[in-house]
Amino acid sequence: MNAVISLQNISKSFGRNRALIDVTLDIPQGVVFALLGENGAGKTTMIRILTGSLKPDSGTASVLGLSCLKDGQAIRQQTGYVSDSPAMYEWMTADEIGWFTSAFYDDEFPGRYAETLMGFDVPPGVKLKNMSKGQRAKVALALATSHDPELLILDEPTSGLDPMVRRQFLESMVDRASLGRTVLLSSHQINEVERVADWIGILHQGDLKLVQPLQALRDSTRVVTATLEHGDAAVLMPRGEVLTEAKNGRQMRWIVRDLADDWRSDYGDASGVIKIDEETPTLEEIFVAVCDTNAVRPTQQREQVKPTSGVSAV
Ligand SMILES: Nc1ncnc2c1ncn2[C@@H]1O[C@H](COP(=O)(O)OP(=O)(O)OP(=O)(O)O)[C@@H](O)[C@H]1O
Repeated sequence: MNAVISLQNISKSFGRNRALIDVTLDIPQGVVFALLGENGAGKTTMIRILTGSLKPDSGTASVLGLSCLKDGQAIRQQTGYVSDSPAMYEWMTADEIGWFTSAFYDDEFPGRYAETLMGFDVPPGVKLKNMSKGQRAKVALALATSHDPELLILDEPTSGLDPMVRRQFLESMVDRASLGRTVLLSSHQINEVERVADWIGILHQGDLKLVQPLQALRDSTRVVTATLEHGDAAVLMPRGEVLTEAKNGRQMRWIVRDLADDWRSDYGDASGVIKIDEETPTLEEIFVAVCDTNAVRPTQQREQVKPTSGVSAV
């Protein structure tokens, strides 16, 4: 795999707070990679390490083959980056800041910038301090993309944008990836991300719990629901990696990764189950299951499959 971003055993703490714990990750070229995580999961910390603005406690990180520690300047030149709170010269107009920024890039920057601003419907002559939050976000995005970077890193890129522009913007990320460019975006907007991401990474309390192409994640994760004969019937868990289990009256519901092919054979006439179904979960359901601290752990599973044991509700 040709990795555009590579993290090897990265850890970072702030005092006693472990923001990233032994994170290893390779992101291939030409994909939209969505980094998902709850508030405080470590997304911004990871992005700051990638852009060379924060030093990890241990581990190595590279971007486009350059060391994040030593080559921060070169990385910033070859990537586009929008932070979750972009700092810009407030007294400049959108036009002026574009002109100022173009000095750092190639001759095509001004044309691309003007085109992007026009596409976003941003008034070029208005000072940034007099713009709405959404207009400022659009200027920051235009500045980050107009040198057509190999890699675009976006921390919560669509916050502050209205739904139409969010859609337009996310679709343009797919276009970038189809041209071989790579996009890393962190987001809370799981439903939006699901439409555009090729790869998903889920951070939970500094721990990178899951990294997978979205389609493979969908194919390997199932929701299994079982209707029981009566509410206190003991029932086997589906064979596979059970992420969560929930009980509601006579209905059991599990989210399971790598469900065994012949799992239905466990639910014959004497199983206490009168109906069983399987469906594909949404990305949001998978996210909640992976980040659910009450989730059933795989080591518990075989102990709990004994028909004599009850099943606890989550
Ligand atoms: N400069 C800092 N000093 C002290 N603690 C920090 C610092 N930066 C981050 N942290 C802590 O590290 C943890 C991870 O923070 P981070 O900003 O990376 O999370 P995040 O996933 O980006 O969250 P959010 O979605 O809320 O922006 C949090 O507990 C945060 O309080």
